[in-house]
Amino acid sequence: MAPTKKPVAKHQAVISGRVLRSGNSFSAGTSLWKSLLSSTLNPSKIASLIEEEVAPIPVDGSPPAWAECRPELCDALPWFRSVQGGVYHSGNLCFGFLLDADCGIRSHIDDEVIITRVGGGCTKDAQGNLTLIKDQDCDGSTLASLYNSKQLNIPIGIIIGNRNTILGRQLPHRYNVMDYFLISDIWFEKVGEKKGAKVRFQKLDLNQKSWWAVKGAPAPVPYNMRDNNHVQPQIAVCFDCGLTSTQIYNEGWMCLSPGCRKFWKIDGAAPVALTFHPDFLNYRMAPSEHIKQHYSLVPDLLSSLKESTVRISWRGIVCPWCSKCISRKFWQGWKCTDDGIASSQPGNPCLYQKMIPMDVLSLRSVIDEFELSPIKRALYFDSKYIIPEIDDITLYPYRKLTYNIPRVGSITHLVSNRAINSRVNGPDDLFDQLQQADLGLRRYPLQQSVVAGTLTAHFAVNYGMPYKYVVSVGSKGFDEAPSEILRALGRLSWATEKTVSAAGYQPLSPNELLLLGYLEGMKIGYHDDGESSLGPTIATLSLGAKSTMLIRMKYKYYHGQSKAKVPLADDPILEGCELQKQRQALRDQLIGGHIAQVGYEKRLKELLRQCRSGEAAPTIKMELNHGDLVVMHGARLQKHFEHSVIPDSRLRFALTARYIKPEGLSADELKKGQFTLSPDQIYDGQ
Ligand SMILES: O=C(O)CCC(=O)C(=O)O
Ligand SMILES: [Fe+2]
Repeated sequence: MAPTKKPVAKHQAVISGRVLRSGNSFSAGTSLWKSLLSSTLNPSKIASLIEEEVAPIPVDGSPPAWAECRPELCDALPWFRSVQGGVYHSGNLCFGFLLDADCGIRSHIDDEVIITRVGGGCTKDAQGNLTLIKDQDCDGSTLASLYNSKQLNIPIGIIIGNRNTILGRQLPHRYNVMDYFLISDIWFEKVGEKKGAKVRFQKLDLNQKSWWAVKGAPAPVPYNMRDNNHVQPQIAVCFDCGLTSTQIYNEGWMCLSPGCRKFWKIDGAAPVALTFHPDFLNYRMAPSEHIKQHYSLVPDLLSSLKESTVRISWRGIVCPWCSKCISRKFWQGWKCTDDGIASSQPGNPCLYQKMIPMDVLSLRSVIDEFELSPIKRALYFDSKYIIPEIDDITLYPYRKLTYNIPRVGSITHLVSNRAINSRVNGPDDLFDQLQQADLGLRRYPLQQSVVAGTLTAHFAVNYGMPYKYVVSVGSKGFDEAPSEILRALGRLSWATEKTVSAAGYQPLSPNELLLLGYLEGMKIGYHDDGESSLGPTIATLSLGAKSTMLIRMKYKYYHGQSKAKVPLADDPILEGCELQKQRQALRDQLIGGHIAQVGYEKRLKELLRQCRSGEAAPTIKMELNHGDLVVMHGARLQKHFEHSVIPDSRLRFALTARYIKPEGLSADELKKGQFTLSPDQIYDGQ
């Protein structure tokens, strides 16, 4: 619903006067407030004065949902899945918007109206402020989604972060869901030398007090009883481009069409300082019963959820007791306050938890090509990848596939089959038993992630000696491990011993076991298992859904330089790396004394400039089926290569055993790694 057009004379004079907070104004009784209220300052200036002079003002209520980190927020709110950007759109419609530290210059927030920049095209300057580096484009997908949501009157959920200083109020949490808003205006401004988009939102429900209103503020006057309902901003047509623009600023009307020659000029000159026109701040689109909320601000995801392994079952929920967004960190469900991690509500932890019964899934329901895959795998290899050596004899009834990477290491894939899997206490039974045991599986925050608080996309639990992989996982002693874990350890010790000794090395028996649990849509991204305290052998048993394991050279070894283009000091020039021949020829010249170090470095830099960017393509692709074992051997395999595993259906377990060097570990930690296998836990290779 656009405001009714009220043409004004071109370049109409400024309507000056007192700027009142729109809607329900402040009612805090402080003298500062009284003096601010009687001032003629623009609300943004008031907010910045507040920021400088006093602590933010307490708010009246509490948000319907909140979070302490972006991943938890986006995990629980289907209408704001944007972990990094400020706008969430899908299918060309905008559904959610986040206001945080930087709303841009000339922004405004009060109880009913928000004026902010639209993200995109920005970079951070030396002071950490976002600066526009390119013109924003009307056709960009973000902006297009805002135009569409405006046109179709789609209410948009808005979230405010506590780094936002424009509102000047004490926000209770890091991220706070505000309410539904409608987009009333979208226009362009000149920001520095660039053109950037701005948007004005109006709260959908004008009759309810906003929770972020100043504490004790009176309820808003119902819309149809307001005496300023007639207020409309002025609208005028540009003589040059023929398009209409609203008068947004006190200082005068301007054409706001970015393509027009007269864009952003008042009386032919670019404006110097601008303040919002009170009519632009105070006008309200009339509420309409035809405008529908298409989604819930606080969705009740649990009420209709029955299955515990499907993708939606490991999304976040909003705590029904305290409104916090909580991700599913536990195999069995959600806990509002995480036992292991400091509470976000110190002194007042919320005890809400929701555990869902885990149905025991049959193997058949997670394996499509039941029993067929291992046979297929043994007959066909894709020539795009390294072809393994095939050996059907040595470890019969397993088929042994060996991938050798010269000067690096080897990977042995032991292909299981129906006879192995169906033996008593074999993989079929293990798959069943692991689903019923209380193993302590949970998701942990990734140590190195772009967005703090991002959790792994799989559940993990560590037994035996402590091991840090992509996350830091507390370890349980083998004396606490259920029998099926020890039985798996028996298989993995067998696989380690058989493959490593056959390759002519002395095997080190594993003293640690990491169990990973994957629900539908989960995976482990590229990583290495190359912690310095680790032995060179890593053995994994796969149970349940089929998965694809990929191995690729790490970026810096493939390209001979880091992503910041710093050449490797000690480049191993591995088989298959980019420009391998040229890199080797140059190295040979250095070793042969034909060029000096300085010349070598200079020519190497020139050579590496030819490198393309992007990650190396994987060179080994393995299809891991239920019951298969994989043994990676060689410290350099972890140093120079990385691996990822993506299951293709719901429910898979991976049990990985390693040898952790005892140096530097406490007596307690060493004790956790001690175990004796009972005869039924020792594996005989059948
Ligand atoms: O899921 C798998 O098979 C591999 C797991 C893995 O790479 C690891 O535990 O480090
Ligand atoms: Fe791994």
